Amino acid sequence: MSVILRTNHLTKRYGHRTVVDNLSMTIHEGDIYGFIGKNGAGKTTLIRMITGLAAPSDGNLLLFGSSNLLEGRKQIGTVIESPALYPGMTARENLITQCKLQGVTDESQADSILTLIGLSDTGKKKVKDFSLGMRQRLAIGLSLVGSPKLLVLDEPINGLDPEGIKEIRDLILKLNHDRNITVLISSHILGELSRLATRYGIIHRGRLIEEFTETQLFERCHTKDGKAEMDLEEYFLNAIGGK
Ligand SMILES: Nc1ncnc2c1ncn2[C@@H]1O[C@H](COP(=O)(O)OP(=O)(O)OP(=O)(O)O)[C@@H](O)[C@H]1O
Repeated sequence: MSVILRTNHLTKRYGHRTVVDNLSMTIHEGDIYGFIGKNGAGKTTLIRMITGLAAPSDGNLLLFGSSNLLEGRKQIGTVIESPALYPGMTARENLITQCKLQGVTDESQADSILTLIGLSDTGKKKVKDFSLGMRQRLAIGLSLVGSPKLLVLDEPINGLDPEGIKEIRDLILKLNHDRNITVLISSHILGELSRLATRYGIIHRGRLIEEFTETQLFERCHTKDGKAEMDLEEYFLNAIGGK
């Protein structure tokens, strides 16, 4: 299985403060990598370094096995914090604008993405009248322009109601299963994350303290006869020492 992302001793300091500390992580093709940490643990800072929004103070990263990050980042779709949507435009107009911005001349891509994200029936409705869940699906849709191989989602389900969360979950699973898109997702909502992720990384005070697969998580959280003893939330709290 090929390696999509590898960080080597990646470090970010702001002044004297180290907010990402010597962090080495690996994401393989096909993973849905759940990135877990408390507020301020360094998740967004790591994601910003991966996507080129922040420069590392030390260490480096490889994308798709290469140190040519300019090329690699063309194959990454990103949704970080509040997505930048044009509120006065329809979903389709937003997608067409994104195609133009990225130099994608085949506008049929906009229509196929619209169908994929379940917004093809929104017609003339403007984004300002969308629910939060619809906006979030559109934000993911915009990140799909250019057919990325890696999707980086920072807290994509924050503030969504259960229906909105389910729609995002179904979309992520569809993108991963049907389009073979690898996903890095950070979320505080661990119950939800555990329904999606195939691998996990726990970051605490800027350090990656554990990486494990869903199978390992299952084994660690269940007795030999399959009885559940812990969920991801409890596992996470134990891993960071309940702090
Ligand atoms: N530009 C900056 N200048 C100084 N400190 C920063 C900057 N960006 C982030 N930090 C600090 O780095 C630490 C890690 O922040 P980061 O946003 O990466 O955490 P996080 O794990 O994403 O948290 P949250 O879940 O709250 O978003 C925080 O203490 C934050 O205050």
